Amino acid sequence: MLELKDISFNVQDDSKEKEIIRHLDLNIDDGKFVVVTGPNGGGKSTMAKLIAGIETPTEGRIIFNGEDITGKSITERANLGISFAFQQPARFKGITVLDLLRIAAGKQLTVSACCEFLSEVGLCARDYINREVNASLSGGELKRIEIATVLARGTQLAIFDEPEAGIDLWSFQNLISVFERMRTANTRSILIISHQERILQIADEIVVLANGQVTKHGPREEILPELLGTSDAVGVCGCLKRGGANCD
Ligand SMILES: Nc1ncnc2c1ncn2[C@@H]1O[C@H](COP(=O)(O)OP(=O)(O)OP(=O)(O)O)[C@@H](O)[C@H]1O
Repeated sequence: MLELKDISFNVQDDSKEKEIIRHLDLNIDDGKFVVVTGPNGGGKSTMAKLIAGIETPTEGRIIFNGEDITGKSITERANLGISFAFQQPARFKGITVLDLLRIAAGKQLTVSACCEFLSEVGLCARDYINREVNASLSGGELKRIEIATVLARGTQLAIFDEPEAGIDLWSFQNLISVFERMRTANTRSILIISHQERILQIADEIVVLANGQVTKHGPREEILPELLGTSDAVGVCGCLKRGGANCD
């Protein structure tokens, strides 16, 4: 399905070259639910943006279903079946939620089909369907609407960057159910960037990214116990809760 081959990504920072992704190799197989985690600043969002075509690698190749997509634009990749839900979704003044779902689906979805996608992400459809995707929506509402657009698009590879960010505790359970259903349907590959143990618990595979490199990749059963024994996934709070003396 997706192969990242020897990917590097450098930026100019204060007139110095900064390496964000360093010779990264990663394979995502068909129908897999893969969760990418790791410390803040490790390069997870950058890797997701490289896959979606928002950034272009300095070195390396990206292969999707056997085709080299390294030079392809965001739109070309979207047309090939890659969708991306941002950590901080954009607002679209003048466009209603109904319009946005139809644009995402690429067809004239019925109102009831749109309502189903909104219900799936825990929104009461009749309250939202005609609302504008503008600043009046809260961050959490916007996030759930964006996840609904990815569901409506129905792509082969769906990438979600920290879908839990800004989502309240009540809706979080609902979000887990959405992902569990997507996983069971097994119709697409899903790549989720997350720090949440509850999301890691439903992964087929876990990838740990630190310092721009894959430091661990394997089945959940193998990787999660290793992570829970370190501060990689639970962060400083978890480390302190366990009475760790060297948490930084
Ligand atoms: N265009 C850029 N210019 C300079 N530095 C950048 C740029 N893009 C990313 N970085 C830096 O690269 C590193 C990786 O960023 P990235 O957002 O990919 O990390 P992340 O693993 O997603 O972090 P988090 O878990 O905090 O979301 C960070 O130190 C970030 O500040």
